[in-house]
Amino acid sequence: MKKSPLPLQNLGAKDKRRKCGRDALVKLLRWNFGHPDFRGNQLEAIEAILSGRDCFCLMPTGGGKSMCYQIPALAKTGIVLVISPLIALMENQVMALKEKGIAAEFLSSTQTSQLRNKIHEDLDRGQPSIRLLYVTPELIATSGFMSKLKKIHGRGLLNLIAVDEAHCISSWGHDFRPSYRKLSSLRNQLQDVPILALTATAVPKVQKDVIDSLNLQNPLVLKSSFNRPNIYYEVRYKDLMDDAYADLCDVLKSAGDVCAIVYCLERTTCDDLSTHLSKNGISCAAYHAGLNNKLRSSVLDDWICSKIQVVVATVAFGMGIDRKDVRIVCHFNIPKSMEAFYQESGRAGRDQLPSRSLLYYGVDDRKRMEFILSIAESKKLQSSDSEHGLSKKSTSDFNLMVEYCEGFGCRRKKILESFGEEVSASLCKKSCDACKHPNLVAKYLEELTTAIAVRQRNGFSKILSSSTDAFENENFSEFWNRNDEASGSEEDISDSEDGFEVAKGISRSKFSKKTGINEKIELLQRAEENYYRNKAHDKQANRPDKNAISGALRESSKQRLLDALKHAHQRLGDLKVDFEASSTILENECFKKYGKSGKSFYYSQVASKVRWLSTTSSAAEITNQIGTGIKSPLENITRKEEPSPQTVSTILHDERKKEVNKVIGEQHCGDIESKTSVKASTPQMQTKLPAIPSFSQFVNSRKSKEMQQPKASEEKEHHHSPNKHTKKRMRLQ
Ligand SMILES: Nc1ncnc2c1ncn2[C@@H]1O[C@H](COP(=O)(O)OP(=O)(O)OP(=O)(O)O)[C@@H](O)[C@H]1O
Ligand SMILES: [Mg+2]
Repeated sequence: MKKSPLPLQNLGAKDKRRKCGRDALVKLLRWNFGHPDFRGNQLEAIEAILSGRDCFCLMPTGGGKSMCYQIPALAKTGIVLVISPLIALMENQVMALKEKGIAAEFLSSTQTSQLRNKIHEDLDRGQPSIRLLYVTPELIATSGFMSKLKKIHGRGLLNLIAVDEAHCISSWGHDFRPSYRKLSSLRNQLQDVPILALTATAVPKVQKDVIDSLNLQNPLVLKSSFNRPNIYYEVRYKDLMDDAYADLCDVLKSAGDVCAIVYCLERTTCDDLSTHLSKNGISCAAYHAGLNNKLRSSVLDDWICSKIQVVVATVAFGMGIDRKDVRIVCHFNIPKSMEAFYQESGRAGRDQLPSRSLLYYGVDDRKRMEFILSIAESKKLQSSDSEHGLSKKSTSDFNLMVEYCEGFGCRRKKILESFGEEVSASLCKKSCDACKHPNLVAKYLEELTTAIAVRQRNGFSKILSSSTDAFENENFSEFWNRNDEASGSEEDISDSEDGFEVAKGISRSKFSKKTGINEKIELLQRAEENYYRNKAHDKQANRPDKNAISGALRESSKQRLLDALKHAHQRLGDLKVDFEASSTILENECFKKYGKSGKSFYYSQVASKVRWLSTTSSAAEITNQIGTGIKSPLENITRKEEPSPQTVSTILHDERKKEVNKVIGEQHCGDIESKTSVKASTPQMQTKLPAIPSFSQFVNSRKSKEMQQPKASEEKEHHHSPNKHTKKRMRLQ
């Protein structure tokens, strides 16, 4: 056990109001925790608490909230009381503090009565040795423990009450714990003890609820950005792939021996997927509440000690997971809300090193979740929870998640904006798939739209019936239990399902695997490169069946064009065309030109027409185009030869970029492209744009440019270099 060479602050009772300055606090941090300085709002929170003020502290997952109460515990004689929702979390933190030589204890029914008595004896002493006492909300609600707290307070020894994971008090939160509601009485019972509420839940409604429920008095409200810059966000579309299991397997394999969590909705999926991955040489195991404690415990131990690298789990693998070097968090099924997604994906990269969130989105999954939520809503409506608004929120929460997957635009922005954070356009720095590969993602979304249309026509009865079965089989018990916790014994908390063994294993963790991290990150990045390279190969392979344009696809394209025409009519007012006939004409045009080239080019052309209809500001332009041979404005550009199957927007993109900058593969190609597509629909732009090269000219010109690049610069280029992007884009074309 490491002993701190710097004694803990031991101010006498008279000195208690003496200010502990910044330097002294930094020293405490360095000596006891080895961190060079405070992070984010930590110092402000600590100073507020030490001055006796209530504080509400909102920091992202892994932001360092614990320090906000751990340092005050070292800065003043007396006790800091920490309320935590899970025995697992308490046990984990106490163990870590003890290892640092800091006197911390927790009280729970899992301890022997002998140990509990010893702790109580210490608390009764004139000068208790305990600095941090962790307890459950249930224990706080017992009259016996409250009177003990009052006594400690009466002796001037209760310095702070820290409510960790404070969002659990709010029924608007994703982890509502009825027992947390009992904390509302703290303010009245222990009036002048500062209360610190800590959470990583960014939903404004939850924040307000926490402050109100805990009755915080003029609290200092500290909010950090929820951006996790070290996490790369990506969505892959199950409906567009042959085999999502195989795809995930490839991702994990090519990432190397990295630590990962794969979240699934159902226990059976965990088992199946885990078996599949294991068969393919990935060291992994399933973890869910359907397994017995012993098995779960051993899975966790193995994961913590890196005996296995991947855990395929339900949400039972939740709060209390404190492994810092998780490089990939994959959601194999869409989560129920953005909040849940943020928390779960946030378990990646707690060491601040580059990590990845990968979500596999499927229309079936979406329908299944919608079905589950509708059942949950009707359940809640019948119960008293409806008064907390639970019934109304789940669907709208889920819609945000659907928009994250199905909508255009930066994923990071979507996450942060869903929490009410204002996001600047430059924030993402191409660290999500939509910003890094805008064309490809746009193409996938086009394809997805079609897939959804086809699914809608075919109905979803299979999905719904399988969901009902699973529901009846309690396949989702973790999912339901998050909100339906029934309190157990007075001082226990019902986390035995998902947390206890988890943190027990973690607290025994020896994962100081610092070596090889760079290699692992490199592997991750290479894996991503490979993914896009493989996509390009798939494309080259041009399998006829996959690339064929079916009647259903043509129908759905017509429908899209029809909708776009109707919207244009609504927007512009006087669109004098026959919508049905016009959509048929427009679709025919796309098919005639690009039908033989394959689905992708056809899609792109339909998409480009839809974009044009949605952005043009002139009804006359549409009427003219439809009336005069149906050439979209993009095609009116003067050219010397027939357009290649290459998408027009991509060619324009390239030409436009040439004008802006002679370097291919600029950082902001996404921005340029979107501006180009919109501007290109105006007559002024049409005349200014240069002739469009053929596809082969286009590729060859790029190749020759690439050849001209000096070797040294090639060597210099590493991850995320613009030239690398260019190469990737070329492969895709
Ligand atoms: N000032 C600091 N400098 C460097 N590392 C820090 C600092 N403060 C905390 N950390 C480290 O950050 C990691 C996360 O801290 P902590 O567990 O307190 O985060 P948290 O905000 O409580 O996250 P969660 O929401 O997951 O509970 C820990 O490893 C901790 O040691
Ligand atoms: Mg924490």
